[in-house]
Amino acid sequence: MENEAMGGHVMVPVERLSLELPNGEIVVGYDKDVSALQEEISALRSRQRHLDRRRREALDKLIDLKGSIRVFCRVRPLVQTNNLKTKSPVTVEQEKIAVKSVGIKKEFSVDRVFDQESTQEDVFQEVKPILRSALDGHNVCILAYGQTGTGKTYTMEGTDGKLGIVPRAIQELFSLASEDSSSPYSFSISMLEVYLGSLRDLLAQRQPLFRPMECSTSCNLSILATKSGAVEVEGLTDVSIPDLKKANQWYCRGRRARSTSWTNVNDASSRSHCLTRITIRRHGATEEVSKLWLIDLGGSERLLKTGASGLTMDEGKAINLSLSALGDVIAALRRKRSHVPYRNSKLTQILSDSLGKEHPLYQFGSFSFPETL
Ligand SMILES: Nc1ncnc2c1ncn2[C@@H]1O[C@H](COP(=O)(O)OP(=O)(O)OP(=O)(O)O)[C@@H](O)[C@H]1O
Repeated sequence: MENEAMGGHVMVPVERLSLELPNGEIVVGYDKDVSALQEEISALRSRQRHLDRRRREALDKLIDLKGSIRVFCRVRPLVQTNNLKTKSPVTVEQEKIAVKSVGIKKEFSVDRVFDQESTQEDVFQEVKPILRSALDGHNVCILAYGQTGTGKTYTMEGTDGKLGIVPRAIQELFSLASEDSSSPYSFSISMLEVYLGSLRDLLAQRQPLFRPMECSTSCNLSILATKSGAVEVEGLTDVSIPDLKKANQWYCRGRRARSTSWTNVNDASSRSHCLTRITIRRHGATEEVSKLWLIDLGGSERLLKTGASGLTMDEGKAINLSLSALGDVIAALRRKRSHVPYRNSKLTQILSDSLGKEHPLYQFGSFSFPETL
């Protein structure tokens, strides 16, 4: 039976309710059953709306209680280039991590520590609730930061067969949206790179050349703020993603366009901040738009350690400057300062409508030892 949903009521064309008996007689007599069904459907719809509202309120309360900023730490396992004989100086508890070596001990308290055995799935389970928040209309950020080579890209992008947060989050959004019959959603994707203080569109049809001095269009995009306070990057490609397959195709294309180069500590080091933005449109009586930012920050490195020189050194300096601006913004938000210095870097300007009291932020800090000491 084909139903047409209109404002919470289900319209059933009456002619479809007639039944032709084998003797040719036409019976039209289901009106009563249908109207009972219609009432039931409308009661269920209203119950679903009520539960939806309650769920949103509960999630908002949780954000209020726990704070909108949550910090996680992931410890990267030793990789082949490390001295495998080194005894691990890391002691991990659920919400605490201590790093000890040559008489120095540092302790960090976080919302949760993921030890070296943690899987991509373990990490993703922690992220799931925030995706519901994004679908509910909040602008949300998930970002990974840490020193070069400590596993930021692994955590965000992952590898084939060990998918990271971004591909899993995209998949989860489609799955949550398909389960939610109260309102239809549509998604679009943009990807950009903050490279040497310029913005580069990673999904542009014609990719600008690799180095900034050779950049033409799609490089050095400007950031605009609308009257309502929303932030937009002028001319940034935003492609509609009707299904998961298309979403993954565009995401892979953006990843390929990222700037990477070799450093002493990572042979495919990301030399920029890579921002993936999923715009979520919830189509109802009024259209609600929210943004999910998934960010793989460039390595917070000690320039000498990475063996950087020339352009690679400039890239490192630019990364450090904008990370320090981001750190200042997050510190001001944590301390509930009246002035938040969003304007000090392109990275913080872009995120200024998505970092704040009512916008959940999940930070994944990663490190490997002994670099941390
Ligand atoms: N949890 C992990 N399990 C297994 N391998 C990991 C893990 N984290 C990182 N690695 C591996 O360590 C290497 C460096 O990781 P990755 O490139 O993600 O570091 P990064 O922090 O993004 O570095 P950069 O800032 O230079 O881009 C990669 O080969 C990656 O596959």
